[in-house]
Amino acid sequence: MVRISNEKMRELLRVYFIMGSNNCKKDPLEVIREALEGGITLFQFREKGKGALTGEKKHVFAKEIQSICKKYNVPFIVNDDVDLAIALDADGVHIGQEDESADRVREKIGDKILGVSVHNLEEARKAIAQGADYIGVGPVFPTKTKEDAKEVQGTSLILSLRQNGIQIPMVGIGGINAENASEVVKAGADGVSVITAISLAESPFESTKQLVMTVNECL
Ligand SMILES: Cc1ncsc1CCOP(=O)(O)O
Ligand SMILES: C=C1C=NC(C)=NC1=N
Ligand SMILES: [Mg+2]
Repeated sequence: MVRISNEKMRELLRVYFIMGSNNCKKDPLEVIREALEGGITLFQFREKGKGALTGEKKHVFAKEIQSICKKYNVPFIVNDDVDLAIALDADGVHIGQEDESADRVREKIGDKILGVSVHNLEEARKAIAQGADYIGVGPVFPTKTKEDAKEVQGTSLILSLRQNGIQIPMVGIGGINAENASEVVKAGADGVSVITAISLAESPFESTKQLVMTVNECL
């Protein structure tokens, strides 16, 4: 296996759905099926916060989602839990600044996809130096989903990272929906990552389709 190319990574980041069992009201597997039908390009299993599954239940749930993603040929990324990602032979891992360092994680996961959350130019440079394949930048807009989210930055950080020569594949995150997604892409992101815009939508299928159309119109 080799490391994913920048071009392929940018394609995967177009509409990046992130979800855990506690982010939705409907049956999580039904929500994920609708999101896949609607055309999400990448999925991240992020089981954390109030009421999140743990241990064997979390492992079994992740495995179920991974097999559904496989049917749609959508790569399956695990947030935070590197051991789970390796145990499931997931397609990659996403880590934040407070998780294990990116270079340690890169050693453990070989050529799998590695995403890193960054909040400034220094963190972006470090993530690149330590072998990240993409960076997650945000929160772009206010969000209720992550209680300890850093301050809202709008699209200014995306703009300034690009202006400072940061070329790595980049996805915006935080309060993104079909109404504001084009702003994020026009600022220089390769795509958008969302939780509630899909997970709590009346129709996750319709909401995903809207996002896909909006993002594709900007590229
Ligand atoms: C995980 C994460 N990191 C920054 S904001 C956020 C939550 C995004 O959730 P939503 O798309 O519901 O605002
Ligand atoms: C915090 C995060 C930032 N960015 C992405 C893509 N995923 C996350 N879990
Ligand atoms: Mg984390």
